[in-house]
Amino acid sequence: MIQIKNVSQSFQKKKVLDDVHLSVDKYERCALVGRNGAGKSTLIHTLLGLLPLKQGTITLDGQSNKKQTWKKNVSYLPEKFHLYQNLTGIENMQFFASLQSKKMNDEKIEEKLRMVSLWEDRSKQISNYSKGMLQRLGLAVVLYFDSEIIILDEPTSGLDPIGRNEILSIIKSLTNKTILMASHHFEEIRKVCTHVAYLEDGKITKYTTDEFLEKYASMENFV
Ligand SMILES: Nc1ncnc2c1ncn2[C@@H]1O[C@H](COP(=O)(O)OP(=O)(O)OP(=O)(O)O)[C@@H](O)[C@H]1O
Repeated sequence: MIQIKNVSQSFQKKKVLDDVHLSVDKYERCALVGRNGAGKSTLIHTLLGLLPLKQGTITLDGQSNKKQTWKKNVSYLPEKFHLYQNLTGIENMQFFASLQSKKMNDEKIEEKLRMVSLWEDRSKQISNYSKGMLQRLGLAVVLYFDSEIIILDEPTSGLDPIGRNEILSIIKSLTNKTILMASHHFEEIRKVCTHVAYLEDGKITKYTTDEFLEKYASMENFV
């Protein structure tokens, strides 16, 4: 589903990604793990075409990320994203749905809001939402697009344990999606990820979650 081959990326003279290889197969939920500054966001931005790809190849669902057509197969939730504070939850969903198509799908909006447990709160202005609710609304917007590949950048960042568990349960339920998710938390990797891509010194090593936790069990978190 996601194939990254020989990808390097530098800023000025600093090499952040050094001949990186990673493949994430269909329906895997792969954590992208590494210390602060290891290059997780750089890899995600390169994958999404937000940074120019100077060396290597990236294919998403068989299509080069240089082509425009791959975009419909991929949804991305950045660590920090913008929603409209003066609108309600459902109005935000309707706004983003209208960007995809003029004819929005009201049933799908309801389905996704129910999926993230925000249907009852859909008519509240989101300036009154908690951080966890905002994060779930962001996830609902991403899910509305129905892409096969979902890329999440630290989706539980700044949430309390309850908020984190709510997000993790939703991600875990996405068994028909291929997910790459930057994470700093062993607990969330254990709970939801099938595999781990460990980024260190510009290189990636891929493990199954069990292999990874066994190897790095003595470390608490990558913070
Ligand atoms: N636009 C840029 N210009 C110059 N240097 C950059 C740029 N973006 C990232 N870097 C550098 O590249 C390195 C990797 O940064 P990146 O944000 O990808 O790491 P990260 O693993 O996502 O970190 P974190 O866990 O803190 O989010 C860092 O040393 C960072 O300072």
